[in-house]
Amino acid sequence: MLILIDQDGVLADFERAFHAAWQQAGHDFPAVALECRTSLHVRDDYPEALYGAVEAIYTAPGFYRELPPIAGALEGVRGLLEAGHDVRICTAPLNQYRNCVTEKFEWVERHLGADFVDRIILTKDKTVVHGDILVDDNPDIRGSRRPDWRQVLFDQPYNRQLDMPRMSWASWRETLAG
Ligand SMILES: O=c1ccn([C@@H]2O[C@H](COP(=O)(O)O)[C@@H](O)[C@H]2O)c(=O)[nH]1
Ligand SMILES: [Mg+2]
Repeated sequence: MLILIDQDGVLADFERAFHAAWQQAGHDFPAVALECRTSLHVRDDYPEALYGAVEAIYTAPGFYRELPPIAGALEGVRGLLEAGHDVRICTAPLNQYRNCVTEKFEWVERHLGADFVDRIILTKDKTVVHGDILVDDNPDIRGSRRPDWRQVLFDQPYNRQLDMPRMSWASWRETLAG
């Protein structure tokens, strides 16, 4: 199978890094606990007056480069390749792309190796990308086409209210390799 894997929230731990950076910045408004997050976009869980401060964290140089891998993600990706699947990273850049784009590539090179950079598909419209499965934490992927992949939702606190086929890296074999 051709398996498309989202980067942030599936491979790279955007949530944990944002939480740590927000605490480090010493804002009066406390960091929203990871288990209490309700929305894909972190800014939606903070007061509107703090949008700028939220965005300043994830647009800062080094934020994307230094994201920690999600537990089990790197082993899971290698396992999918070993099982004979064609794995591509299918990721959307921020519109404030200046640090994000380069650093997404750096992240892949650092954690999955230089050869894996060939497997990056950077797009704002995942519906135009061909694949059998898309693993993504976003439960509402929009685009210009009817996609030919089926989505498996990557389990995150902010998408738990939805009844959709889902996986975590602890259960990828049962969900994807069968
Ligand atoms: O709160 C957020 C904001 C962004 N991301 C990740 O950034 C890029 C771009 O997202 P857009 O929705 O196209 O602005 C994408 O990789 C998101 O996963 C995020 O994870 N959380
Ligand atoms: Mg994501």
